[in-house]
Amino acid sequence: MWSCPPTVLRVPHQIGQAIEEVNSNNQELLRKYRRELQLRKKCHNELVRLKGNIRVIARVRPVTKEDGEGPEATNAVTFDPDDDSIIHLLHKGKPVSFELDKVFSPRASQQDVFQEVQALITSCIDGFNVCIFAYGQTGAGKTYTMEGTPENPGINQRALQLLFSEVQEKASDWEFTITVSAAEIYNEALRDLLGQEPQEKLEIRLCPDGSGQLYVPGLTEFRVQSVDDINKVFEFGHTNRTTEFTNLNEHSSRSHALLIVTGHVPFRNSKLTYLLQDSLSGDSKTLMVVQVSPVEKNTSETLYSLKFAERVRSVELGPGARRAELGSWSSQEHLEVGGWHRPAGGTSRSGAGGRVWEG
Ligand SMILES: Nc1ncnc2c1ncn2[C@@H]1O[C@H](COP(=O)(O)OP(=O)(O)OP(=O)(O)O)[C@@H](O)[C@H]1O
Repeated sequence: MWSCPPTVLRVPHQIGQAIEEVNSNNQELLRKYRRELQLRKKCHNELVRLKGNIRVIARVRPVTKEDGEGPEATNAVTFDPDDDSIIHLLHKGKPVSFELDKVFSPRASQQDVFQEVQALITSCIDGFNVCIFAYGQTGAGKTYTMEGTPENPGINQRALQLLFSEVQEKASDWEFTITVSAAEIYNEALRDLLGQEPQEKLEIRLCPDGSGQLYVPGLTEFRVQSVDDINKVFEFGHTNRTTEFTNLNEHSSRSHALLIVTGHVPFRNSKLTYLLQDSLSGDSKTLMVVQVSPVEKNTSETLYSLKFAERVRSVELGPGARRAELGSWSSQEHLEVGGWHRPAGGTSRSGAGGRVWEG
């Protein structure tokens, strides 16, 4: 007969204790991990809320022939090689700097600018209302950025192409309809660019469903199935816009063009989205592109635009407050607007159309 030495007898007990300790450490780590995870999620949401609801970027156009020659046409805008959110302006011999979310120099391509916008279009498919607009003095490049040229299209075209390709990818799981409307606000009168009676003035009304959203009764909506369809709609809208006026400069300086795309998923497709429809429709994202002329003779206007852009960007109190800030524009400001949004809920399409104007 033999007996274990006491140290050997203690081993199972020690192993048990060690396992217990490891278990309890694991539990503690798991608890800390979950707490950190919650915190990270909360911080991320907060960051998205503060940073994502309105972003302000600047785009400086190249010097063009129309800028003329001489000291008035010299370049007054410079950039920071180490920080692409800074823009420097030389105004009456005094240097002034501004910080925005991103600054594009005249060398930036349409694709470079669109890359900055791309995530917003995806957000639209995810259920956010999206408003993208260009702001700036006449001739600063708003139309070029939003519409572009047939060879080098701007945000509107690229966004729609992306929208269609994303929708087609999801087509087997989701049912989508996309409709477009185009309107012009000229001298405070709202006109339907796609309607039979483009001269007729339309009204902006509060949606009768009590959602608090705005809409435009009678605004024509075309259901579109491809980018080609959209191009036809654009062309039609453009004709209605430009043939009306002989003095294009006067026209341009008093008019705001709006393209409204509605990215509609019937909520009934999923019980979850049906149940959550209010939450899914309850937020919106906005991108402001402040357009900048680079030349000396425009520096007073440029200074004004950049100051305004910085002010919009600095309001961090949430979407409501930012909208209030945006709402302080005078009607004479120059805008090109593209709005991508989805209707207020359910399967009804009535009520679509208004939120774009809130920005
Ligand atoms: N990034 C750019 N690259 C090349 N050309 C540009 C760029 N931005 C603007 N331009 C050119 O500058 C001129 C003025 O631009 P645009 O018509 O877009 O200005 P706008 O702000 O829409 O003016 P308005 O308010 O009078 O309608 C146009 O000839 C346009 O092609």
